[in-house]
Amino acid sequence: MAKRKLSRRQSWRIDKIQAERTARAQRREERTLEELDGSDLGSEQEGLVISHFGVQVEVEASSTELAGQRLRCYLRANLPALVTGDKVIWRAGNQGLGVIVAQLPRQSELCRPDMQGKLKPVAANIDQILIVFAPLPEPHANLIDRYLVAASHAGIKPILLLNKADLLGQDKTHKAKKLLDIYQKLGYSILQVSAYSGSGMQELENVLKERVSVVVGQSGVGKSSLINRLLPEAQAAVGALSELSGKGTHTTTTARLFYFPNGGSLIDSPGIREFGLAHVSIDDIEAGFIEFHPFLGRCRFRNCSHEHEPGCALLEAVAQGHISHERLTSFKSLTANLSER
Ligand SMILES: Nc1nc2c(ncn2[C@@H]2O[C@H](COP(=O)(O)OP(=O)(O)OP(=O)(O)O)[C@@H](O)[C@H]2O)c(=O)[nH]1
Ligand SMILES: [Zn+2]
Repeated sequence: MAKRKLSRRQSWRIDKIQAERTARAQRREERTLEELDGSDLGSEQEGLVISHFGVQVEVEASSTELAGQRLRCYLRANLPALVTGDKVIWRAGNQGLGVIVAQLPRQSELCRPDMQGKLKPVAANIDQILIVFAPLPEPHANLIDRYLVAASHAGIKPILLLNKADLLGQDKTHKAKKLLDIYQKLGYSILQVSAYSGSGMQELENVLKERVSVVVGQSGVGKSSLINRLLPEAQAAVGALSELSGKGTHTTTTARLFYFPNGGSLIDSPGIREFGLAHVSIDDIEAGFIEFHPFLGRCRFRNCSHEHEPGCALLEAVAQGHISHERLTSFKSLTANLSER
């Protein structure tokens, strides 16, 4: 869309109209909430936030009598912003609407920077992060390590998922094999699957059971293909959401929770698939490189660049085979990015 430059007066008017519109919407919400609160509310019960729409959220009842039933709920004013995956206490009101009266503590949260660069939670209570990579496009250890750092920072179990295993026999796939070997030795959970041939999908379904997962990974590794196979309904929904929000703003699209037919659930949104590319600190990076722990802080020079210095503990660890060359390169690149900021 071509952007016309607005005069100061015009943009002031637009701001004013928008502010009035927001205020009206807010008053409407408050009235509905008052009406709901004034009506006979049902008893308190637990629920799960499936998605959110501005100030309302879609909640699924967790109790056995109502299990699976979903309804739109309003939030009491004292509540913090809720995200998909949050567990809440709610009460049913009239007109098929409900009121959320409390947020239950979160086991974990995924955060992303908002438009102002402030970290904000986008999903809660996630059990595992599936980091998808593939022989092609050639995997970057750097990016995988970045996801691992983010997972470690969030305190969520990472699972490395090599998709397109059907390509492993071919040329140009030695990088993937090498990385498989490195991460296997480090003790990470690894699965090899093919969204095409279906190999390994049974094991994957078992890993997804009874857990809440998110899927992340570089573009082109087959995240959509995998999710499509596991969950046709989610793919359609996420696709529709990204189209609606348009290019460039898709990272702000809210997440949604989907159930896998064979058990477990997925929280997904275009923004979540890119999770991990947000800001991390040097401490987060160091914590995420598990095999580096015995060697960190052991270099002779405090400001060691781990390039050529005598007495560099990390270079020695590489020479002795405790740290792989790839991981050191990736560590240096992640920390270098950090100091450039
Ligand atoms: N050989 C092979 N190709 C696959 C497999 N899974 C997906 N692909 C192909 O890889 C390409 C990328 O797949 P997508 O599912 O779009 O990848 P994505 O990770 O969702 O990509 P983005 O939407 O860009 O993030 C497509 O051409 C798929 O057909 C697989 O198991 N084997
Ligand atoms: Zn060093």
